[in-house]
Amino acid sequence: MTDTAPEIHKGLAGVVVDTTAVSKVNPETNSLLYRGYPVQELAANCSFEEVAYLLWNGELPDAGQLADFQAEERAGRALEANVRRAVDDLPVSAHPMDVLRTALSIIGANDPTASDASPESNHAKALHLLAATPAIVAYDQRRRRGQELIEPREDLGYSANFLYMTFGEVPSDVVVKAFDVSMVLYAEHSFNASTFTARVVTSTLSDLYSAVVAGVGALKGPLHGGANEAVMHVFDEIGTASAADAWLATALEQKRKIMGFGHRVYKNGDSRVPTMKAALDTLVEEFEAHDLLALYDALEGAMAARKPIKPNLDYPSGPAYRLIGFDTEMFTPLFVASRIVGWTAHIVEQLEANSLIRPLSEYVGPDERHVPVRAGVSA
Ligand SMILES: CC(=O)SCCNC(=O)CCNC(=O)[C@H](O)C(C)(C)COP(=O)(O)OP(=O)(O)OC[C@H]1O[C@@H](n2cnc3c(N)ncnc32)[C@H](O)[C@@H]1OP(=O)(O)O
Ligand SMILES: O=C([O-])CC(=O)C(=O)O
Repeated sequence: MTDTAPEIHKGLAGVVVDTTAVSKVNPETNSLLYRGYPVQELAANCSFEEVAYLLWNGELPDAGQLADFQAEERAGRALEANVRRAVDDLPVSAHPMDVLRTALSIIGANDPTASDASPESNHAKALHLLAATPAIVAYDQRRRRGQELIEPREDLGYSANFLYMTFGEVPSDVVVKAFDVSMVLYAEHSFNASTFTARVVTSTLSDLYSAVVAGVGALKGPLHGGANEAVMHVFDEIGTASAADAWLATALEQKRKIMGFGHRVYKNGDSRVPTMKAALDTLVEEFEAHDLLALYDALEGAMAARKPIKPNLDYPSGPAYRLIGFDTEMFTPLFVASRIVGWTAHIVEQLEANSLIRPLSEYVGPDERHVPVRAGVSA
């Protein structure tokens, strides 16, 4: 037999598996468009709610559409009773991504329309998940600190309410804006690992909740969304700016991956970093956190001197979330709260032109063999 070995695309690197109209990541121009709009313009001029509407509907909302959308989002913010009980049953030592994955699964099980895959029903489910996720994350943060649940406020926008439910007060406009910018930047990024996971699950005609919960699992890993948490562990390990270069030399010698650096698609820097770094700078000023910024700059500079690998969005987001006041373990759930928008936009798109996602593999195990007759072993 003269089989020619198929070309293997490890990690699907460079493989175009489908079309999408949701976003365009362009590493050549170092740009990211959501439905055609540059993400920097959206971050500067639009709220996270407007961006969610855009990603789901293809167009920015007019005033009336935005008011209806906000009213629905605000009405869905409370924690469902059995979701709260389930969270209470979990140890406070549970990783917040595990808590969130469990809670989202219960929301799916509560929904009698879970298997209705019409675009209208899926849009309603997506909006419910967008509205409900902050309550889960905020409550988990509070219970880790031995604090009571805070009910949502309908007079606040998404980000202000999220921070209010977490910290018990609405922070300054600078903090709310920096958080909102992070939500806008994290919302969508084409066929990243978690979005692709959600599309794979959707392609079997499973339901939206199953696809979202699978997305949470994929996002948790430190090579993907888990990196924003991992960046902060690295900062804590290094300690001060003056220690950054020596720390990095040792880490690279040990062949460690430096969290918050590198990207599968962008090789000349992540399009979102300048916008998030500017938001981080406003927080550094607000909290006079100049030591943190010095460490940030020192590690970035040390990396640039040793390897041509640039920071990704998780690098400025991690320190930003620390300054806002979240525990490090809460950072990736914040990414989920935002990326639910992108996942669900892709779930709807996948269903519009579905084809079961089922690639091939090249078998490299033993040749065919047969079970020997073994004395004393009967079928
Ligand atoms: C929002 C997001 O999800 S963005 C990604 C967040 N993830 C991280 O920050 C984790 C750290 N980064 C990484 O592990 C990688 O850069 C990834 C997984 C993001 C991308 O990886 P890939 O596209 O597969 O690149 P790959 O792993 O092939 O790297 C190419 C080379 O750069 C090196 N490299 C890439 N990223 C890093 C890094 N963060 N630290 C050290 N070396 C790195 C690799 O070791 C490899 O070197 P080699 O050719 O000498 O073996
Ligand atoms: O695109 C990727 O591979 C990872 C990423 O930056 C994201 O999901 O935001």
